[in-house]
Amino acid sequence: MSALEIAGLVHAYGPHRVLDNLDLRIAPGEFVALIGPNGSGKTTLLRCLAGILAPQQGRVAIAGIALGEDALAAKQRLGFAVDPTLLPPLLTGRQCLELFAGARGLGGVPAATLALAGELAFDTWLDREVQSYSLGTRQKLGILLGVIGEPPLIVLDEPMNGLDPLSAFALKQYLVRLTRENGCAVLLATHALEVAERFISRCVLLLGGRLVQDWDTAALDAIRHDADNSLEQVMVEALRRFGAPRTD
Ligand SMILES: Nc1ncnc2c1ncn2[C@@H]1O[C@H](COP(=O)(O)OP(=O)(O)OP(=O)(O)O)[C@@H](O)[C@H]1O
Repeated sequence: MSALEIAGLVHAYGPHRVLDNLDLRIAPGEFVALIGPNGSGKTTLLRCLAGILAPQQGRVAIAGIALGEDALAAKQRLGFAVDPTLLPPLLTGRQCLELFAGARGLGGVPAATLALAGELAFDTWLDREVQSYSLGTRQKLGILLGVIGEPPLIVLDEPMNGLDPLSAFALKQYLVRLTRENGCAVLLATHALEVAERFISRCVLLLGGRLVQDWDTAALDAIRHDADNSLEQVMVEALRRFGAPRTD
């Protein structure tokens, strides 16, 4: 069974069709980077998966459950990092984690989540109110809430943005472990191609409302082993080939 199956997804803001019959299938254990220029629709796609936006057409199934048929059951199988600006200011990090653990039907905050909190140097913030957090600290809590219970599909939008280098590294290591050892699938939108290149098992390029290029593990390995090549170069070439507008 696929961790994620998207077929014919369409989302438009008024007349502006951002996702145009998009298809994607992700298997359990895949660590997929979603890349694309500014405004190509990465966040829109992730919000459609999380049920925050309602697509006009198409089907999304998470671990075999269609979002349009049983939204609650589908969302139970999805982890989505909470927007740092939407966290409740008067709760502590631990209270937020307990709330989410309860909503997921877990007996308490899992040891794995608390261990990740330690690796992200968030443990000292657990018992303080969210309103006292810096933006990066809020982002760490948003990520912890997204991965709690380690559901079959985890979706993250630019999670390394704003994290200090040690925390960003710890998060990447955690996500690699999660995919390789626990069989979770991760879909991560990012502009950090060097991150994508080193850690992921697959990369998809969103352009013109569709995924126009899909690099599998073998293709990424070939790029990694070619001293004269990088995902950045390959992506620039792909953008030229597909006629992306220049932003400079
Ligand atoms: N609420 C909205 N109303 C109207 N247009 C929107 C809205 N949200 C996004 N858009 C437009 O949809 C397109 C896709 O935006 P989106 O944020 O999904 O792209 P993105 O790939 O995540 O971009 P970035 O890399 O800059 O974060 C853009 O043209 C954007 O201006």
